[in-house]
Amino acid sequence: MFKVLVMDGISDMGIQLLYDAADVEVDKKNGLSEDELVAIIPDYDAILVRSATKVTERIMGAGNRLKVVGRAGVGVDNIDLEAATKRGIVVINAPDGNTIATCELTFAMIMSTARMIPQAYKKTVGGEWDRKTFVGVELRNKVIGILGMGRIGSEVAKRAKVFGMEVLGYDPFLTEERAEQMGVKLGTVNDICSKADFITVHTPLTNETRHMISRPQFELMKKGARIVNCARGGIIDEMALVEAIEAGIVAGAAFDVFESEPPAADHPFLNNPRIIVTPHLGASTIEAQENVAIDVSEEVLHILREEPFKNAVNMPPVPANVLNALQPYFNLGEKLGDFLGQTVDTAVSEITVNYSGDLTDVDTSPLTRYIVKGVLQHQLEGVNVVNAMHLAKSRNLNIVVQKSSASKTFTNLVSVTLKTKNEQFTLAGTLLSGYGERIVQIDQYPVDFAPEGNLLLISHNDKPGIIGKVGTLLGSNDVNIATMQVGRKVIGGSAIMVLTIDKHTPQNVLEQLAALPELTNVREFSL
Ligand SMILES: NC(=O)C1=CN([C@@H]2O[C@H](COP(=O)(O)OP(=O)(O)OC[C@H]3O[C@@H](n4cnc5c(N)ncnc54)[C@H](O)[C@@H]3O)[C@@H](O)[C@H]2O)C=CC1
Ligand SMILES: O=C(O)C(=O)COP(=O)(O)O
Repeated sequence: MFKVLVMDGISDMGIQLLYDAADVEVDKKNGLSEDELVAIIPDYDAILVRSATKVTERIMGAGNRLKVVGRAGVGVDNIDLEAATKRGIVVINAPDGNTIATCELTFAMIMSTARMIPQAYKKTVGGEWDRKTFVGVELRNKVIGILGMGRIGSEVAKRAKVFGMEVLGYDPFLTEERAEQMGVKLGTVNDICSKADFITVHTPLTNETRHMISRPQFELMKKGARIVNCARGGIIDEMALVEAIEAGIVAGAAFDVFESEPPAADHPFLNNPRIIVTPHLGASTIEAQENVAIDVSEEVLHILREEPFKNAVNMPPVPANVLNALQPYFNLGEKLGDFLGQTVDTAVSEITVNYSGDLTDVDTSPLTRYIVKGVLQHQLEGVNVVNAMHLAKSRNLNIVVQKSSASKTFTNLVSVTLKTKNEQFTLAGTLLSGYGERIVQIDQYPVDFAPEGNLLLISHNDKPGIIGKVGTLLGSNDVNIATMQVGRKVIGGSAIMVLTIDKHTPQNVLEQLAALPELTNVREFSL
């Protein structure tokens, strides 16, 4: 039974999938401190959070069953991604579910700064009928600058166009072509700050975006500019904004997010009549909360059940077409790595993977992760596809990936060579339509067997009678052979035998086999 801890008031409707799952037990909790989480996390396989709970290195360190942290939302700045990756914990988010909600809040904020709706409301309910103070501005024919043209920024741009605004955008990853399609003019941050009447930010908070708008940018702004932040506190320098308002540069600002949340009671935004504030409500609509919780629950179930999942934040994204093409090979890749990992007793220095045939046309890096995971799991604790590459790198293990255009015999072929200081071993496998996964080469020997169960790999000299001797010895020890394959390069030369055995071969039988003079090596593998 998987145990999932659901924090931060994530929508019950959205996580219904988890409640309905027979293999999942859900606990909902709120407002736990780090210490309280550290105390209970060892019981859980997954934790789901919004932005309030900080999933720290300490919490993950204590979560020895923890496989996945699910963020029911976009920003993962409350999750220690590096710590998660090191421990092989998958971090997933729900990048699409709250785009419209946040975009709509942004627009509400833009309009509120233009028309001072919250300030007017406050006075009116306070008994004042003030029609002079609240003379606003129109959006039509104004310039809006959007910093960060991702999901939310692009939706804001669409709506701004409908309001008759000229849209300037800045995003290092936005191409001119795409900007043109959206009717957005590209500019630098400073360009935009000097031209825009409204500026709204929609980037994550990173080292590059922290205080992206600070004193120098406020100095460039037109008198009367209005600023909106519904992304992350810290993208706009809060103190510099207060100064720009005092200097008469900025006419109004609307902030949904703060450098520190919740802001201190004496935060200068909280009693400034030109600044509108909301308590991080961007994603707080019924629809968005349901969407993000559904998305994250689906992915958490996939991860817990060891099924393929779409995108993890701490793994490179895999486009759907690539995932579809590679998914059938994941098990083969892991089995090849698993087999190879059992062949060596010393540290692996290099893994060379060669993809040929159909596999040359796709980005095979997700498949390489499975191979590396398979190898490393015999050398290290807690290896999975999330941390496999990280662990390989941290151990100076060289991963070489090659592609050759066509395999002579197979439509697809994955060949993996493992090198240690003194030896190397090669395996190749393929996916045969109608037969599934097959190992088709061991070192230089052609073979053909399914990578599963208990295997005996025997090296010997190609002489008559050896197969009989091996069969008799195993049979007399009650070890039943399910399949047998012999591979050799030349008659009378060195050869190998691969036997699939119904159950684990006892150690004394392995020793008897090794004592047969014709056999040069006997090893047991379990896949
Ligand atoms: N207030 C709230 O409740 C919510 C806030 N957010 C925040 O909004 C932000 C944007 O969300 P999405 O649009 O969904 O993300 P997204 O990933 O689709 O877009 C972010 C964009 O920022 C751009 N970017 C990254 N570094 C940049 C830089 N240095 N300069 C300019 N652009 C840069 C990226 O290229 C990307 O296009 C995130 O930080 C997210 O956490 C999201 C949802 C709700
Ligand atoms: O999705 C995001 O990045 C958000 O900021 C939303 O935060 P929340 O889930 O409402 O705490």
